[in-house]
Amino acid sequence: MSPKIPEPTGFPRERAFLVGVEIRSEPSPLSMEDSLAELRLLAQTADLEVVGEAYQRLDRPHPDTLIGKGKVEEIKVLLEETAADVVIFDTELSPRHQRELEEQFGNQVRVLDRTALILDIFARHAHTREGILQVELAFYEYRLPRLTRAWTNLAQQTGGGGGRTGSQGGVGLRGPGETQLEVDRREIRRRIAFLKRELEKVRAHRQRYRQQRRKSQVPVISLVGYTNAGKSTLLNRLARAQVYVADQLFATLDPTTRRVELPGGHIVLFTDTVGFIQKLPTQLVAAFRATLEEITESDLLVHVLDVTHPNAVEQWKVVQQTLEEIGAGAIPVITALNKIDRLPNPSAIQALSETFLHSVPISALTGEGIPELLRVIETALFEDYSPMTVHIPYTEGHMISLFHEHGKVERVTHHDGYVTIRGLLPGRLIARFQPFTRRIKTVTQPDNVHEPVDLSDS
Ligand SMILES: Nc1nc2c(ncn2[C@@H]2O[C@H](COP(=O)(O)OP(=O)(O)OP(=O)(O)O)[C@@H](O)[C@H]2O)c(=O)[nH]1
Ligand SMILES: [Mg+2]
Repeated sequence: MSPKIPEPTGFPRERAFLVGVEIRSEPSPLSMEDSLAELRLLAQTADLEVVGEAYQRLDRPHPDTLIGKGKVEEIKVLLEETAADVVIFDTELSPRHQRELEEQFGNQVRVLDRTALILDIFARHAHTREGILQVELAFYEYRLPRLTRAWTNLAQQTGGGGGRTGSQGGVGLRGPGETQLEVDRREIRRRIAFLKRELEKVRAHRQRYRQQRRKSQVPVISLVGYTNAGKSTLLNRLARAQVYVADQLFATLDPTTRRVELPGGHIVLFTDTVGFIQKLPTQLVAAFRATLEEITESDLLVHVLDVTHPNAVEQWKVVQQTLEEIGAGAIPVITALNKIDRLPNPSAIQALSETFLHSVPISALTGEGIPELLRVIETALFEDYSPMTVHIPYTEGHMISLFHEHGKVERVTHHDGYVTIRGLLPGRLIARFQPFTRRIKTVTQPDNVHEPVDLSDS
């Protein structure tokens, strides 16, 4: 019999004070209140205890402190009263704002922003080597411009027990490596370069894997959507997979792919992906490039939407916009209106289906609507044909034969090393031929670099 080990009492949770800021000159997809509610969820996911909140609406940011001087004073008092360890701003703070605010609030409290909080959650949830590398890269890219003062601050706090609760390595400090304090900028730059090289290897490996997958002609469908929409639950439902599902934000960081047989017998691959969120900083998105390429190179996207969320429409917009930003805007999308089991009124489903084009109401949890979703996917990929005109260079012979084999060719013309094909293509090939809808000519430069020249407007 093993001896009974006493339950660890654990550190008291860190106390977080949240600050919502609305800057009228910088419109945001969610209202300040809704965005702050989301920040509260993020804070809870990061295991913080939210002890207070404050808001400010501004015409433009204050150059030193983002919020006005009076508000700084007001919050300083509240921080004392609530004995907060960290204050988290629901917007990205410039390094200057962060420094200045830290100075004003005094050394007892750490000043963080939404990005740092998201990074902290990512650091907790990264498990695979790729995920860990990506989070580490994002962390250092974020930290580098904030090094000077934040660093000395960090050293004092960690040395002195870190905040009022005395827990070591609190929110925003969790990050890769324990020796951060000693590493100077140059070492961080070196580390960033190393991480980029490592991630490049991961990308190259994924690329090779995807190329093999392409040859096998099995369509790839990515499940995309706002964080907590139900993507992993849906993948589990579709593939009887064991993907981690949790009622927390950013539960999934690493893409998982599963093979699924559609009702008509066609085989497809479904990939679960990292969730999106409003105000996701570009450097964070960039660090996840290897993961996001899974999305940009899919043949179809299933946009999973939590229709029971009060901000469902805004979340839908954020996801569509993020898809555009990462270069996935031209991939066909089917919207899965998820969590309909939680709708009190079934007539709402009809209204939702009319609001969102190409959508299917489902419950990933109960399985309702899943057979219909699979049928719609199968039809879109294999039965629906869309007209398309593509310009394929002779060097891409396999694409020319692919069109002839699987499309319905109506007209073929040749010029300048290109074949222009007009015809119909099945849904599963639309994304693959998208790059050829514009005529790109490669020009050989003196140094032998091939520079693509867009000829679509000429
Ligand atoms: N009632 C209900 N709950 C659901 C449904 N689908 C998912 N959920 C719940 O929603 C929460 C989030 O589900 P996940 O599948 O982890 O969501 P996700 O989109 O993968 O989230 P991230 O990985 O964090 O981006 C979990 O608590 C699920 O049980 C559904 O159809 N109905
Ligand atoms: Mg997930």
